[in-house]
Amino acid sequence: MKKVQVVVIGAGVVGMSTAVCIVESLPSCTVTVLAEKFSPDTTSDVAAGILLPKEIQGVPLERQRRWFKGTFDHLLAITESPQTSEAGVFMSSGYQIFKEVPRNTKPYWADIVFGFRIMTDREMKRFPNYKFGQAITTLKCESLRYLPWLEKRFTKAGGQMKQEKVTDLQQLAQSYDVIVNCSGLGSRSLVGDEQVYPVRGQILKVHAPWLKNFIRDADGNTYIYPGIDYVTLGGTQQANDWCLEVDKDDSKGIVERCSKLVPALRTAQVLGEKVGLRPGRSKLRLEREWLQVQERQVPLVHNYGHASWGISLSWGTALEAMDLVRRILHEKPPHARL
Ligand SMILES: Cc1cc2nc3c(=O)[nH]c(=O)nc-3n(C[C@H](O)[C@H](O)[C@H](O)COP(=O)(O)OP(=O)(O)OC[C@H]3O[C@@H](n4cnc5c(N)ncnc54)[C@H](O)[C@@H]3O)c2cc1C
Ligand SMILES: O=C([O-])CC(=O)C(=O)O
Repeated sequence: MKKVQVVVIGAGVVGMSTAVCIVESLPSCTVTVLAEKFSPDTTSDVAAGILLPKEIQGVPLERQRRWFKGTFDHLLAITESPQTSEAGVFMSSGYQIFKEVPRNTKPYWADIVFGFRIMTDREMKRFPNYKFGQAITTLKCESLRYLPWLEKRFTKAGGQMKQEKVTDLQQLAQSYDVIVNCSGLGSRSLVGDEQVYPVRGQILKVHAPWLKNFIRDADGNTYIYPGIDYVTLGGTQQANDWCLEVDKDDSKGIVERCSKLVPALRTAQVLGEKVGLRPGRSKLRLEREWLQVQERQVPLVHNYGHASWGISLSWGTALEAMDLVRRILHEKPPHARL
């Protein structure tokens, strides 16, 4: 039987996760990933990779829980397998600290991570400028290892990858039956979605192998994440800033803020500086529509706009996107090119 030709646009963590879910779960499909950039050149490669999402307003909590739990469980299974080192996924414990007591002290993901608890007064004494804190054991997924690992898993399952910038979906629809859009910030021009905007983030990689626990200021502007080869220090959240150059003042500010939390970081050797543009959107877009291409209705599934939580929600949203494709296949045989 003729296979259904599916194309996934984008090879960041969202595109590669979605492509793997489709190729492994829907044997009637042939899957191609088309992307302008692959690892190590995507935004996903810049991410610290901590699994610590924030509530997205306007999206039902049950759906957000599914996205996060789907990702957590998938990555947790990797840590329990021999693949953990190659995939760059491991457990990470630390603190999220707040300058003011938040309205909701127990986030929706509190029972999905391990050992969530409110920090004790004694622990809080280490952070005199903060009023409240959460102790958390979660996962960290380093894209510089994880994306090549996903690419390998994808091609092993029969998937194909091609480097190409897509500019015209109508033209793409001539060659494919189903289009899955995981182009992140690229969706702004690709599908004309002006709700997607860049949120610039800069980080430093430093040598501090003695540091084992993460610390995150809940405002998202200061974080310290120990990793496999380096410690990530961040960050910045500059909305509508398209600049991919490293800004020396941003780096200075990051070191300043992080060394207020851990003074020894002031003299830590800097191994690198990176900038990424997060695909900001008030709500991430995960839905399908039909593209009218002459006489045909071509199914188009969108999975983009993950903002600061693309790693945290990657597998859960990929599973839902795969399910949308599955349903499309049941409703209409796309190879009939209706
Ligand atoms: C400094 C920083 C730290 C972060 N830390 C974390 C963290 O700790 N935890 C977390 O969960 N998240 C974190 N994030 C957020 C995370 O990086 C993003 O949410 C995630 O990378 C989005 O993934 P994506 O696949 O949608 O986009 P991207 O990684 O940007 O991938 C988009 C893909 O689409 C392709 N593309 C775009 N347009 C086109 C086109 N027209 N044609 C062909 N291909 C196209 C691109 O080339 C690329 O392959 C961080 C982000 C930054 C910047
Ligand atoms: O906020 C964090 O802890 C890391 C992150 O997701 C980002 O910088 O986007």
